[in-house]
Amino acid sequence: MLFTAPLKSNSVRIMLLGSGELGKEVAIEAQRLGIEVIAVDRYEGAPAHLVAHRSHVVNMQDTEAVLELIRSEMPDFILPEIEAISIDALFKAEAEGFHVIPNAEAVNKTMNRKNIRKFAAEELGLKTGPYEFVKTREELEAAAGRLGYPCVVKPVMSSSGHGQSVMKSEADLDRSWEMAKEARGDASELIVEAFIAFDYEITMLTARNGFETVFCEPIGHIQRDGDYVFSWQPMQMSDVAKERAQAIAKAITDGLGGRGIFGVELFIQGDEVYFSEVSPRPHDTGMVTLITQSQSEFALHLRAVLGLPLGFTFYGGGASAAYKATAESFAPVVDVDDTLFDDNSYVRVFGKPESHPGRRLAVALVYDEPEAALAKARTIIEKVSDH
Ligand SMILES: Nc1ncnc2c1ncn2[C@@H]1O[C@H](COP(=O)(O)OP(=O)(O)OP(=O)(O)O)[C@@H](O)[C@H]1O
Ligand SMILES: NCC(=O)N[C@@H]1O[C@H](COP(=O)([O-])[O-])[C@@H](O)[C@H]1O
Ligand SMILES: [Mg+2]
Repeated sequence: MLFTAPLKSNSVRIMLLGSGELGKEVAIEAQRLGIEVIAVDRYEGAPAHLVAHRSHVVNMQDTEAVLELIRSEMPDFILPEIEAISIDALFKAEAEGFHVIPNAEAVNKTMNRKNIRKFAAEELGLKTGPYEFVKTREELEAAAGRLGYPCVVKPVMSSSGHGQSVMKSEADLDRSWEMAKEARGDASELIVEAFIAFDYEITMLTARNGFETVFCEPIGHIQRDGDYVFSWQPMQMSDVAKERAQAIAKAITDGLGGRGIFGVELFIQGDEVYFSEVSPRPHDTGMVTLITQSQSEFALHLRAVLGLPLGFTFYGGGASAAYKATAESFAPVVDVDDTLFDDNSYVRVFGKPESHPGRRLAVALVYDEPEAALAKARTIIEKVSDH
């Protein structure tokens, strides 16, 4: 379905598989277009559940349960929002004629580090750092010996840094092995990557709707323990590095195909650009676009899904800072000091029904030149609290 004719909003139904903070913003954009939203996640009261027409709780790894839900709701578009979804359910749904965004094979490739790394580096010939895959503690030690220290260890399926660690020397082997094995996701195999001492890293948000591809201004970000804490836009890059970054983003998104927005993660060293990984959906570092663009990454995702034009205005610099829980709670309260409300900044609280230390609960957004915006976003986050 490609909308070359007027969009009949009320007759479109989307199903979000995963209903976190990113899905919540997609749901709100869909609501604005009059689209029916079905939000699905593994727990009740997930952020997108709060703003959907209907919500469901299901074990997302249970093929039959996910398929049954798809068949009963009959969505026009299925939008995976997390990585840990039964891929068999998506393949089967696609075979039955359902439209998976961007497509089931792209989801399959990107949910698994082995698939996407092999596709990017070995099939498309994109530049990445050296890497190996291991299944045992002995193979890990041997691979690290060949790649050299420091190196980075990650389960083949994980996100937000879960199970990820940097090994500085052989002394870290046991700790990294245990950390990877204990993570949620699929740790039956691990990727070991040479540590890239990048100057900075970016997300190149890339949207494709079937007849055009657009890039957002590069988003610089800082990660702690493999999880995003700050992002800003635009990241200043040399013309050469920016062109290379866009070329890689175009190649990987064309390679994956389908419609939607993608978060292409890249490491930059001088003018060299290394492909790291890609999300076939909005990216957490891209929350900054809520304040910097006329069409945020969430609005662009939806437009791309619907086959609508992808034009947007970049208003100018901005930054985001993630607020992470400090407490364990079954009804977390996020306190946002009233002095934090001003002309060019705000805090968005996701409404997660449970917190544990380190879980992302809110984001601060600031519109200003990137450096000033980042400094302010940091200050805001320091003044937010939870209990
Ligand atoms: N080979 C590497 N060299 C240097 N830093 C790395 C390397 N791999 C990962 N990192 C750092 O760890 C961060 C998280 O890594 P990665 O994106 O692979 O994990 P993730 O769990 O998939 O994260 P997310 O789901 O949030 O995107 C990167 O953004 C980067 O800061
Ligand atoms: N890096 C991926 C990412 O940011 N994903 C976002 O976090 C949610 C899970 O949060 P939770 O772990 O707090 O449930 C996901 O549903 C998605 O919105
Ligand atoms: Mg990442």
